[in-house]
Amino acid sequence: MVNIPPGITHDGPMVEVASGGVEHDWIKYEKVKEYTNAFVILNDQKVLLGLKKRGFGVGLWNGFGGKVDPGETPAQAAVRELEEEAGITAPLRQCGTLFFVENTMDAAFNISVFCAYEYSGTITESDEMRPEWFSIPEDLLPRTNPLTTVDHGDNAAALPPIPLSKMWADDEFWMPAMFGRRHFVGRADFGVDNKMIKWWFGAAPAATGDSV
Ligand SMILES: COc1nc(N)nc2c1ncn2[C@H]1C[C@H](O)[C@@H](COP(=O)(O)OP(=O)(O)OP(=O)(O)O)O1
Repeated sequence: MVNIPPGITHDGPMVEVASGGVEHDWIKYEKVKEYTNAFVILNDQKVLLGLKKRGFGVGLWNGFGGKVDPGETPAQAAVRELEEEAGITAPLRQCGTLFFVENTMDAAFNISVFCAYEYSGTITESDEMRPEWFSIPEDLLPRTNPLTTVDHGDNAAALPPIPLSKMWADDEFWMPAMFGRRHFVGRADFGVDNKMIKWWFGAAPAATGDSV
């Protein structure tokens, strides 16, 4: 029986991939604000991240995204934010949903996460984000994924690995599902100093033979 936290909805089968902070209750929230976060992943070997240069999450590496504007769908907002922040367009598809509650904020973040496996345009630094490619370490990939062993000639191995120590603490829990192309959902509650105090992440079951 999967004990899915309040704030999360999903369709289809889901297995728990990580949870913690059982001694705390889920934080109550008044409102929910809609956000997006988009990742471009090439050959299942490298991912484009941006260093946040200002505002919420400054100094952390993340996907590209922000608030969903009035009248926009999350998919439209994801395309707009990727273009504004990294200068590129991509055929984004929703690959997960994350729900975050901070004890200092009145509204929870509902983040529609989008992925694309190709892009067009020239990657360009913006006022908000400095884009850079990172290699996806093997321990964040399913071992049986045939693409992970193929050399596509783009030298992903020479790139720095994803800088998890300079990213939001939740990322390490749901990123393996994203890189394994499994739909994921999750919630994390944050206390002081952006520390996670309670969390739960789930993903669609791995294909038979996958290791994560
Ligand atoms: C709390 O944990 C989080 N983890 C991760 N991985 N990502 C998060 C977390 N909290 C927020 N985010 C994402 C969601 C968005 O993609 C950005 C925040 O968006 P921002 O505040 O920059 O929104 P904008 O509309 O771009 O802001 P401006 O009004 O400054 O343009 O972080």
